[in-house]
Parts: sequence; C-alpha cells; structure tokens
Amino acid sequence: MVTQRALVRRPGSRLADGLITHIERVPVDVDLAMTQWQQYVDALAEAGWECVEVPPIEECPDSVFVEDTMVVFRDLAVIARAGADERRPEAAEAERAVAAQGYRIAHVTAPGTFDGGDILKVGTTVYAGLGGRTNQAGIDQLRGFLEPLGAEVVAVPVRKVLHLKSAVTALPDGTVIGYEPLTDDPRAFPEFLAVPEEAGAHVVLLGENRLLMAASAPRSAELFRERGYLPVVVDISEFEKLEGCVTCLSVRLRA
Ligand SMILES: NC(=O)NCCC[C@H](N)C(=O)O
Repeated sequence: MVTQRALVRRPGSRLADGLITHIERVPVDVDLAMTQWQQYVDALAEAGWECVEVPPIEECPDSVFVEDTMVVFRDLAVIARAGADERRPEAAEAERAVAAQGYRIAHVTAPGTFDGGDILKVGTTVYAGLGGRTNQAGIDQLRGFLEPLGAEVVAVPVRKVLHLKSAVTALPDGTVIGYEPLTDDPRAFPEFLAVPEEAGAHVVLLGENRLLMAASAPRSAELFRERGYLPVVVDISEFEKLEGCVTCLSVRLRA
C-alpha cells in the first residue's frame, strides 16, 4: 500500500522569468529544466513516492516551487499567503490538490505571510524562518494552527538567503544541517552539523537512510555517506539559478 505521496508541479514555459533575490540572474534553459524536473519526479517515484501533479499555472513562473504554497502537519494543510505578491495565485490549485488527498485546510490571512520554504519540521518542532517572505503575523497564525496539534513553533532569523530551508534542513536523526556562511544562527538548533557546500544543506528525506540531494554538493554527499546515509543525487542546476533547491520542488505528504 502506498502511504507516501508528494505534490509536484510541472514547470511552465515562463520559468526563466522566475524571481531572484539574493543571486545574479543567469539564463535558464527551460528544456533542460523540464528534463531535470522529470528526473526529480522519477527519483521520488523510484523511492516509493506517488507523485500527484498540481495543475501548472502558466502566469506564475515560480509555480514549480510548489513547496512554498503550504505546510502540512499531521492531517492539516496550512495554505500559504506568499511573501511575494506575484506568487499568491499559486495557492488555490495547490489547496484543491491537498484537500483531495484528505487533508483539512487552514489559511494564513493578511497581514500574515509565509512561504512553505521557510518552514522546517524536525519531529514536532516546527522552525519558522522570519525573513523576507515570512513575517511575524504569519508565524503567529501558524502557531495558532499547529500548536493545538502538538507542534512547537520556533521562529528563527533568515537574512542571508531566500528561505530558511535555503540555509538549513535536517537529517533523519534530527540533526540540522547547514552551510554556516549562510546560516544566520546555527545555535538556534540543538544539534547542528556544518556542511561544506551551500546545496549540501538541502536534503529531502526519502525514507529509511535515503537522502535526495542536488548534484552540486558532492562533498556534502560524501559526508552523509560516511554517516551511513545513501544520497540519491539529481541535477537541478536550472532551478538553482532561480534560488530553488530539492526541497522546494515537492510537498511531501507522509500519511
Ligand atoms: N522553497 C524554496 O526554496 N523555494 C524557492 C523559490 C524560488 C523562487 N524563484 C522565488 O523567489 O520565490
């Protein structure tokens, strides 16, 4: 029985116009991006994840970064009010897709904003990055939705990168991993492991000891191998040009 599903969203033809904030714009090869997206979806599928496609939204170049539309905790999906105005239309279809998977729905409303990329779940601790895309009102509303379900919401600063999960994610044992030059406050996390590359900070937990990660972080992959993990590597160069990473290309629904 399949118990793991992931929402994904195919890139649109305007992908190359996606937002950039902390990096210089370089041309995006949309055909290559499409190939890379398919390889990413295939890697999830090979690891036992059933991928559910959210219908693409052509007018939003960043809609492929579907993780930003929500955070899911237990049986609740909290739908984001995106920190970037241009990205707000992305939420409606994503909400329909997660509701169709049986999730209850809550909404962050004005003046609150959050992007799913700012939310890192480690067990029942929910770290929320307070920065360019997620504001205090958004975090307060998230706390109101998630703490009755047993979460502890912890706000952490994000100043150097787009999203909290651009700086840090976590290994299956709960160790938070981050590239120190881009992590505002490593001491915010009880267990912190520095990795040698920016993209080495981004892992998707595929199950058991498997970690989905980007090809741009080979030394970090080696570090994880030494710790007993099995990196599953995908090239997402075209999404990295738009400040995307492996986490933001899917919403993992762990039923
Ligand atoms: N969760 C993520 O890391 N999302 C990446 C979003 C990148 C997109 N170009 C943006 O600026 O919103």
